Amino acid sequence: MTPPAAPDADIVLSARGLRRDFAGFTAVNDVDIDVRHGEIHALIGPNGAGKTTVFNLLTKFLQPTRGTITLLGQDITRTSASKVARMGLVRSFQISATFPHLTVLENVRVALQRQNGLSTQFWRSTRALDRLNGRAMELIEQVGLKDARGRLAADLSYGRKRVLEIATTLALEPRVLLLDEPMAGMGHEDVHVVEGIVREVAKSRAVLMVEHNLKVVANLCDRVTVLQRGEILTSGDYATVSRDERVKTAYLGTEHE
Ligand SMILES: Nc1ncnc2c1ncn2[C@@H]1O[C@H](COP(=O)(O)OP(=O)(O)OP(=O)(O)O)[C@@H](O)[C@H]1O
Repeated sequence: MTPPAAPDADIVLSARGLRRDFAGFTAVNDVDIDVRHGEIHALIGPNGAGKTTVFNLLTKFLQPTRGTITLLGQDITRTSASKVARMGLVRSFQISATFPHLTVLENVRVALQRQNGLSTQFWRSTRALDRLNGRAMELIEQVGLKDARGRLAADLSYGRKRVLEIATTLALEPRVLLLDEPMAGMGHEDVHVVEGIVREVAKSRAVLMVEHNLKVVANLCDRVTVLQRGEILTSGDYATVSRDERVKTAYLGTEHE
């Protein structure tokens, strides 16, 4: 008799039997997904497949009609979105509204202050401020914005604004990072830069991303889950998934040939 599969210690976010109905229409049905520490996991599928709804369910912006969600071993099916964010499940756009009239350094500092609850303090010790500045510079260097630290966010190129958003997201110390089309609207060079950042970031986190650019998915992602009409068509590494005839028909064949 085969022994039961050992629990996968690297799984940090997982959903079982996830379903969401909207007034009689089932947008997501019976979705199982496991997101692992150190992995970049892509959620792909044609328009309307249910990717955004799955993101909204995992981050608790929407309540599932059925199914369960587990984060870091805790059942979060009925937990609020804000608590889930505090537990370390962070979606990029949640704090991606950077302030155009603040500098790069100030933007990252504001995000760090929020994370550390410093915004409500009347006084701050010089040492606390130094620590904040030190961490802000680390994050800015990690995303390659050191040369732009004193520039206003409004004056950055589109690609660098998105990179700044990633830095402010990282300030929240996510354990699981959900990225909604992080490369959308970027030119080749910026895509390359962001790929490098996401790869680096994922070494010590789990990343789940919705991405339409299949070259990016092929280059970057360790695991790919394909959704079609709200259901999982298949899941696996890119090479296996992209050879699957059903995927070619449902997705690759229609949009990317
Ligand atoms: N609040 C809602 N009320 C009713 N229907 C909804 C709602 N949100 C999503 N849907 C429907 O659920 C289905 C899945 O939508 P969803 O936005 O999750 O797909 P998607 O894969 O993210 O699509 P895209 O790639 O176009 O962003 C669509 O048919 C959509 O019209």
